[in-house]
Amino acid sequence: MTRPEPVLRYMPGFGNECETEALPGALPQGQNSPQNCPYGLYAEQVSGTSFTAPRRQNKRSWLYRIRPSVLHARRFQRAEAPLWRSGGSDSDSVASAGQFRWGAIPFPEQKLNFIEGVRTIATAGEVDSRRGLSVHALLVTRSMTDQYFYDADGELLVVPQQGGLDFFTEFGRIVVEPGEICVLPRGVKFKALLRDGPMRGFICENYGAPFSLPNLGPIGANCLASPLDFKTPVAVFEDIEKPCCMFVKWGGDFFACDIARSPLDVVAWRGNYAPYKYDLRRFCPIGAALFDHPDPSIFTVLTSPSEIEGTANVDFAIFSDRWLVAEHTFRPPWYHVNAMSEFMGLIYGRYDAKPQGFGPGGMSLHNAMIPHGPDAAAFEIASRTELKPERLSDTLAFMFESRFPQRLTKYAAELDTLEKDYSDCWSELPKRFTGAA
Ligand SMILES: O=C(O)Cc1cc(O)ccc1O
Ligand SMILES: [Fe+2]
Repeated sequence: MTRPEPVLRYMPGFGNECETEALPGALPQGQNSPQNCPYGLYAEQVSGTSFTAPRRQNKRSWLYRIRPSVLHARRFQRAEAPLWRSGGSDSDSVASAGQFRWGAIPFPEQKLNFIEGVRTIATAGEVDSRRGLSVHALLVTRSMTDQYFYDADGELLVVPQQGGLDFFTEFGRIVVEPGEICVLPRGVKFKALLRDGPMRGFICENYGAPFSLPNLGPIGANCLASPLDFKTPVAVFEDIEKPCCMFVKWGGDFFACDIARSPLDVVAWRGNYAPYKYDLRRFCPIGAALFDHPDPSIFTVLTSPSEIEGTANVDFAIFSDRWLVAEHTFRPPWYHVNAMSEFMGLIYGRYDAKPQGFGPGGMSLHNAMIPHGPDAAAFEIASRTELKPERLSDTLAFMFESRFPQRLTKYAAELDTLEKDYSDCWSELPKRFTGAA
């Protein structure tokens, strides 16, 4: 089933103050909250940060809508999303110390919409204290129809691996395909529609500070992700009066309420709190120009900082096409023990530390202070290969790296695609010591 292509327009730039109207003159001029808004719209502010957050972090938008949100979310009943777990409230967490790897999760027979399709793999930190994240696999096999959702606990960084999604949000429409990502801020209402066929992907549900662009330090003013490559949708609205259902995730629990209309009724908006997308192939990597393998922080696309300088609540990094040119160097990642936890997923191609066992749709978790590195086969090849310039092509892996340990869910621990003998990928590393005993 191929959906007609929506008219998609985006505004360029990261974190900009934007303004957009689906009907001419819908934005009030010169003030946010006039006595009467154009077209009889209601004015509503959505705050992504506290009112008094410092100006450089302060996020809020003004929405001009057919009805205020209070009619779209009230009289809540408890609802279920049994495989969607949250940090601090997942009582099922299982032993998480170790190296873990899973193959791609096959599409199930059941029809799953976006909410039903979230399967939490790991949780970290704690949802109510706004620290940490959870990592979800996502399998969507049907569109949301007359169903809407918002996540009051965290922003959603969506990473498609197979198939795309069309997010119809309060702020407009965002289509994402494999190779792209989108971020749906905390509290933004949306429905997720399938594009052509089922969609598989990953989500980082970030409970901490909203994602921002990393500082570039001595790299200078350019490279990595360029702010202008981030795209925010223009206003599009539904004016649909019929029974619908609103789902809300709040404090790790799920709630639902019946509503008499679509909540995607924002005719115009302005501000700096809005969803956005980014094509990961626009990322401009920096790398070793002479020797040695730099830390993977050079590949950070977005960072959610914590209160400790340089110690992210979560960093989103990618391993994409690039040249390897380092001389007299072991070029894949080194063996390492990281204070931070590392969840990885493969979108397409091969990953140089695990060229065989880590396939597209696969995921791995190397937890905080748990040693890992190239598998025995990768070590063997990289130790004797001729060091001519080599292009890593048609490859895209990503990492959610957090200061918090990531705790496996029971679902992840019992997944059929969990590789029980993953840590044997290092068993064949030989003793190479040449010193005398
Ligand atoms: O473990 C991994 O594969 C991710 C990773 C890549 C890299 O180039 C350096 C360190 C690191 O953790
Ligand atoms: Fe690592």
